[in-house]
Amino acid sequence: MTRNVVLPKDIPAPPYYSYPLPRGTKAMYSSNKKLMKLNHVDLSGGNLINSWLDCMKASSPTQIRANSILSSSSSSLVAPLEDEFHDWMEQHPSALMKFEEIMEMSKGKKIAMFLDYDGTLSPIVQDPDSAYMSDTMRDAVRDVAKYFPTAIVTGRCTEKVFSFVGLQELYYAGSHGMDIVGPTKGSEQIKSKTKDILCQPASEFLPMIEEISKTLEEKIKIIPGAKVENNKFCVSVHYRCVEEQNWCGLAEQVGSVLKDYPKLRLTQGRMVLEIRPTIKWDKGKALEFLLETLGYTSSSNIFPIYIGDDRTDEDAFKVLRKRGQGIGILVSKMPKKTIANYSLNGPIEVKDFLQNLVQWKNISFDEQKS
Ligand SMILES: O=P(O)(O)OC[C@H]1O[C@H](O[C@H]2O[C@H](CO)[C@@H](O)[C@H](O)[C@H]2O)[C@H](O)[C@@H](O)[C@@H]1O
Repeated sequence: MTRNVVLPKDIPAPPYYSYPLPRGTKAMYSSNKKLMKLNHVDLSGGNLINSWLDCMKASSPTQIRANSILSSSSSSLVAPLEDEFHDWMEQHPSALMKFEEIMEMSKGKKIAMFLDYDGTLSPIVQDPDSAYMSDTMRDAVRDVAKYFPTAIVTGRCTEKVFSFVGLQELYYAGSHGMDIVGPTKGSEQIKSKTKDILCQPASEFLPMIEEISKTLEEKIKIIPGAKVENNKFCVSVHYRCVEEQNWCGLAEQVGSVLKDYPKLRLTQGRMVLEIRPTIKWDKGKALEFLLETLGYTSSSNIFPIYIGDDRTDEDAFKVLRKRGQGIGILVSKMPKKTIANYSLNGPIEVKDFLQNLVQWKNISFDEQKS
């Protein structure tokens, strides 16, 4: 199997920093309000804004492209990169290549499917509001859900992701698992588009998130390309369309707002800064909650499959490792630090995997009948 070998520099572990900001970190603006380089004074030995920037830069396409150019300009550099890719693939083999092995492991157990949305079911695009999934992907998810309990676990708010996926029969764990709803039951519920709320551990944060979202929207107006997305129990600040020279200014703006909210913390995703409550809740906790809801709290008879592409999905992979149940599949085109067991190189391979699963279920169902 061939894949593009593009190795990023080491991406630092997700920074779960707490506030206040280090004193001495301040922005300077020219008179025409254009952002200038920030002036950082490291007073604490751990400059927060600079750490964010390191993370933002390490995961930027420019950085990744630079590494790829480097690898193609010298054949002596290509070999180690290929070796590294090969080693990584040995540790996280393709879930498609190892499909039979996975099915063998699941034998006699009930599969439950957990799917991240962005980068897993839909390709990553510039505009978060246009991250649509394909009809073939929707069909594949619908078919999987006919056989196995299926949940979407996402950083998006539940309403938004439901508007993209549009399948009533699924569980949805939006806002990084802080808003879990069950499948829609009955025609009345379908008509009114309401769903059963199963868990909202951060409900008290709703007004705070609403407030910070509005403040951030105002603050980042001066930064071309920056976008705030209110995800109900968390907020995303997107910088995919922001010029790299303005990232520092953006981080500074976010920092200046966040310092007044000690009950909120910042994490990072794919070209996005995410602000969320400090409560101990993440996609891993949501996965545990859903397994419990499905009646599998202490059952050894369950085989959860979790597919995701983001750092936030690592919390769910960790839960599966800890339980010694099921598998985690990382969606990535390049080697990344992960505790997932297997890999898939993008949404198209995810769709293939889901279709294989349905086909396998159909065949084993026919075998049982004959
Ligand atoms: O947990 P996920 O379903 O992976 O959601 C994480 C974030 O995904 C979205 O942002 C990402 O996808 C966008 C569309 O492809 C892309 O433009 C952005 O750069 C990515 O970070 C979503 O917009 C965020 O709110 C989610 O938190």
